[in-house]
Amino acid sequence: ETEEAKRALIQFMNNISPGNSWGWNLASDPCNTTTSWKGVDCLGSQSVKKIILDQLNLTGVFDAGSLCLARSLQVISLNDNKVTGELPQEISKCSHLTHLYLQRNNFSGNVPASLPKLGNLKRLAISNNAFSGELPDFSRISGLLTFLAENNKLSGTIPEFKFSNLQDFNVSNNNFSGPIPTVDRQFPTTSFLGNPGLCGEPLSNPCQAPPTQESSKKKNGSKKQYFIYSGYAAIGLVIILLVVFKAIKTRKPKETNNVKKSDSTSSKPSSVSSEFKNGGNRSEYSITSPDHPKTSASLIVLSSPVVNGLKFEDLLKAPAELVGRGKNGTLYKVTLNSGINLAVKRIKDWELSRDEFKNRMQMIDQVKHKNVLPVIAYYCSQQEKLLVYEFHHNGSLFKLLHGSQNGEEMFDWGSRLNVAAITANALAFMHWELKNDGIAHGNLKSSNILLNKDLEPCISEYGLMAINNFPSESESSIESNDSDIFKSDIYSFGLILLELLTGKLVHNRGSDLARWVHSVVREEWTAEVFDKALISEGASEERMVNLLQVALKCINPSQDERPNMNQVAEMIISIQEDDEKSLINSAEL
Ligand SMILES: Nc1ncnc2c1ncn2[C@@H]1O[C@H](COP(=O)(O)OP(=O)(O)OP(=O)(O)O)[C@@H](O)[C@H]1O
Repeated sequence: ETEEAKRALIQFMNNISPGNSWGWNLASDPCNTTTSWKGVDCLGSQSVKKIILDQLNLTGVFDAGSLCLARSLQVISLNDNKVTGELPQEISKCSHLTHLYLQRNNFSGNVPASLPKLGNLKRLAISNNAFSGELPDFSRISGLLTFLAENNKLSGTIPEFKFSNLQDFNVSNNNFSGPIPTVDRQFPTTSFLGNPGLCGEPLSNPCQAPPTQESSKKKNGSKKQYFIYSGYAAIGLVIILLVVFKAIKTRKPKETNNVKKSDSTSSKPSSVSSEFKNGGNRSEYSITSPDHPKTSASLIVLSSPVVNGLKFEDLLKAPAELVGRGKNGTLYKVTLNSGINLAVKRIKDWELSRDEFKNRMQMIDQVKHKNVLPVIAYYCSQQEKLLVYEFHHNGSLFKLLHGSQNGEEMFDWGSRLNVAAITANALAFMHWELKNDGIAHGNLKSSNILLNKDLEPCISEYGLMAINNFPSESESSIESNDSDIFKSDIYSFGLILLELLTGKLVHNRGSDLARWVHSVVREEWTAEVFDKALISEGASEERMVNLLQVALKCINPSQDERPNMNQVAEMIISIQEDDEKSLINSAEL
């Protein structure tokens, strides 16, 4: 960081935490990885990106003027402190801010009118404070996903928001009044309760409009109109169905020559295994069920520089090669005309409605990390769910660890540690971003970590497992109810660390490997667990033991005892730093 920004940040800390600077000082740099600036993260860059100072008993005031001199700041979280005073207008100078969490503090005064200038804001949470007065108009922040302001003293009407994008919204227990805005997206009653002056849906007290002659006529006639309109709608629907059906029929003779037994003629998802048929190197697929013309759906292409304007027909025409059949579906390598290879995953038995699936895909698409493979496109009909990714040619972590027994690829300790650190960091980012949406990876394993030629990992298939499809952990897991899907990811990540350290395969959701490692460690033969290749390479036993300890924390049978992904990433990065330091020292000797 620049000296000016450092000074300003220290000033911010002095104001918010009188008497304790939490290691923020001019003598060190907040972006130096060995630094002790509490809660500061530069995400590998030279400027401060994140400041997380939750639960530190901070009692001072929020000096936004100083804070926002750290121009790159994206995330600030001060949840669960005792910060007092107002949130200053200068907050709008933090122009890169995407997340602002101030929940459970003693803030008071107005929510600054300048706040909606933060056009990049995605999550704003100010609940459980004493904010008062009217809220400004937030509709210009089109990307706002979260607005939580419950348990304050806010008043006036609920202002404009871009409601169609909001995922979480709560203004309960304030003094809002007037009608609840009509929103495209429904929020539960609990988002509005506790505001005696509010009225309208979804609350049970309707807004009192002065009854006009017309409206009372309307009331009487509404039942009649309902039947008339539904009659029109039914006739319209029949006409549309007939037209679509005719169109399909005229196309059908050509198709039936090619497709011997199309999946879509059956309504049972289990019988659709030949959807991408590899007959003559040509994939065949039918998107419309003749029985249910309404169920036709289209391929939704998300923003992707890889396949601009990809169409479903392009996928149909392209040669497809079966790559693997997993528990949750089948993966095909599809080669487009342009020569680009795509990975198309057909998901099996995912009991999620089309809308739920679409929502989930959109939420995941909002969050990008360079080490997480984005979904390029998806397709969802009643029978089918397909996901399209870029094809990675360099295989997976699974292949690298267990693929070539004669050790053609040298997967040394430094590379393994690097894979662990990058994967942990990427997963911590995803967990952080998708925590409120409750979307964890759900199926983390070494075959879902793809590698590029520099052995940089890329997590694939994030969030593709529905919650009710989630596999139960090892039998030793002590919680069966109320299982936290994020903590299940931590368990899976722990298994990946064990795989990296031992070079052994994970069977049976890892319970065998976990049991074996525990028994060896108990007998104090810890060195026996490590991959022979690592021992003969001369990797530091101390740091391998440290990484093993992180793995054991992750696979703790009690979910509550497991660290969160951020803590895991921090532990691994500190092991990596020790490793690098010792490399530098040995090079100097
Ligand atoms: N985008 C991709 N590019 C290249 N290979 C991939 C890609 N995605 C997955 N793979 C590889 O394809 C194979 C099959 O993947 P798939 O995800 O279907 O199976 P799985 O991970 O074993 O099972 P599951 O159904 O539980 O996810 C794996 O070896 C995986 O590493």
